[in-house]
Amino acid sequence: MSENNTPDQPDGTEALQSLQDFVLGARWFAGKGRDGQLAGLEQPDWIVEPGGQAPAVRAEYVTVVYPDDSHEYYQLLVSYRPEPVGEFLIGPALDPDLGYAHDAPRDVEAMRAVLQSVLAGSQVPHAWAESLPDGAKLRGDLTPRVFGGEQSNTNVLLGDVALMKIFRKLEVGPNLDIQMHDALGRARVSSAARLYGWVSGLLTPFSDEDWVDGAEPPEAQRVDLMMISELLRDARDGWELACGLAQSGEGFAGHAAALGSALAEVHLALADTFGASTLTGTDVAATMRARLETASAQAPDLRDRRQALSSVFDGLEADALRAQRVHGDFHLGQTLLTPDGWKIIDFEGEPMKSFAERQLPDSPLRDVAGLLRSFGYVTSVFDDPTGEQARAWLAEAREAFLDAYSRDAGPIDPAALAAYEADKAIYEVVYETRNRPDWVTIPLSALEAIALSADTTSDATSDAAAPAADQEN
Ligand SMILES: Nc1ncnc2c1ncn2[C@@H]1O[C@H](COP(=O)(O)OP(=O)(O)O)[C@@H](O)[C@H]1O
Ligand SMILES: O=P(O)(O)O[C@H]1O[C@H](CO)[C@@H](O[C@H]2O[C@H](CO)[C@@H](O)[C@H](O)[C@H]2O)[C@H](O)[C@H]1O
Repeated sequence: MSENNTPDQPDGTEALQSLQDFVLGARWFAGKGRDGQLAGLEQPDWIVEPGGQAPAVRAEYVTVVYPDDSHEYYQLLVSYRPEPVGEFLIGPALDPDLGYAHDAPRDVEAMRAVLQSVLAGSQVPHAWAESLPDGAKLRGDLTPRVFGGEQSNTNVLLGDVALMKIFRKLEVGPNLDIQMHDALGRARVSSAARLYGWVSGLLTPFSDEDWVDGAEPPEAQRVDLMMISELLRDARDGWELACGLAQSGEGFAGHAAALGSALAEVHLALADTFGASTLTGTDVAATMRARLETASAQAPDLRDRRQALSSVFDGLEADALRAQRVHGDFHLGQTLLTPDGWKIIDFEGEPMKSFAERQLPDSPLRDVAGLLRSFGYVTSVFDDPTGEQARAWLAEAREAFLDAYSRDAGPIDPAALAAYEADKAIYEVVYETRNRPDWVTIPLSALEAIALSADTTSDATSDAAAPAADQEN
């Protein structure tokens, strides 16, 4: 711990140990397997002051450092209660007067008090709610309920009105999910949820040496802590829906076409708001080859295919590519089918990319390829994923999606698309190796097919432009 954060009471070690165990073991902790250690804790002002009826709450920032000297910040939203509540207990508070620290998102009373404080605005020192719309249905008496599904942050449902996303891994600077939702809302894009507002705080950047030397700490920086958006009611997860349809032998072409139009709408609005530029094909190919090299070091299965895959990137070299802000990690799990049509969520980009990389303009083909890869993953649910049925399902979905997208957003260069599909599958091999080793055969078999057809591909919608169907995991 940095010096100023060392607790001055005898039981501080236990409190810090329980904090560390909580962070390193959390579903949202992104540094699994990297030997991270808690190295700093900043406890800013209260969101809900102690001494009231509701538990006191504050957003606390934890710094985790890794053996390679890199570090990450995580947000704990902590509620304090005099007695431990087993279900959401973190451990004893650093300050014994505060009793016990709890994971506030799961503490209904605490979250209601947080909501009221955020709505009141002025009650939140070093944090402020912005753009909460007049007349929004947000009310302080809504019942908060933590969302249990798969997620990298922590989402809390506010009645059946709104969703509060509590960002866990904090980045200095504007949060991309907030920024993109804000832009899409202003552009009146129908395929994204409305943003109601957000809360930001001030974080003092971690610097072990400065703190230990007693020097002035670095200047505090703004970090985005939470965002509140429209709750999309009766929404069905795109991944589950597509897998369910495939399992019962039903096609996905109609949905794929609607997703193509939704993505085109989002891309056009993002280009309008943030502008467009061009990338040199040679530079993009070089970046993809570098990613292939790094990935091959981490996932040995890729090594034998390196040369063939590298040649897929040749397809980029002749031309310049149009670049703009994109979703960055678009797959079926980032889509929800609602009674008002398809909605696209979670605009934070690939979790394994740095914040700086995720902000960079990229080709819209990044997202087009992302969804095509997702269709490929779906074919793993077929009994014979490389067989006729899977091939037909995939070809139909791909064609419908690409037709609808290019009708609204313009033509697609098949060679460039094939390169983006290969790049995405390479990313997936690393992602699956780290997170779900049993699934790694899905992107690996796709890469095998891409490598095999590298020299013959010319039609983006043909079976040859991508794997016929991805192999079952
Ligand atoms: N606006 C929304 N309305 C309803 N459900 C949503 C909304 N946004 C996200 N979800 C649900 O919450 C889950 C997690 O959302 P996501 O934005 O991916 O969060 P995270 O960044 O925590 O992974 C999604 O898979 C979806 O089921
Ligand atoms: O949703 P996240 O931003 O956490 O995205 C990561 O996890 C995804 C898996 O949940 C992963 O997606 C891969 O698996 C999906 C099926 O589960 C599939 O539809 C996607 O095409 C495939 O890439 C995503 O890559 C990763 O960044």
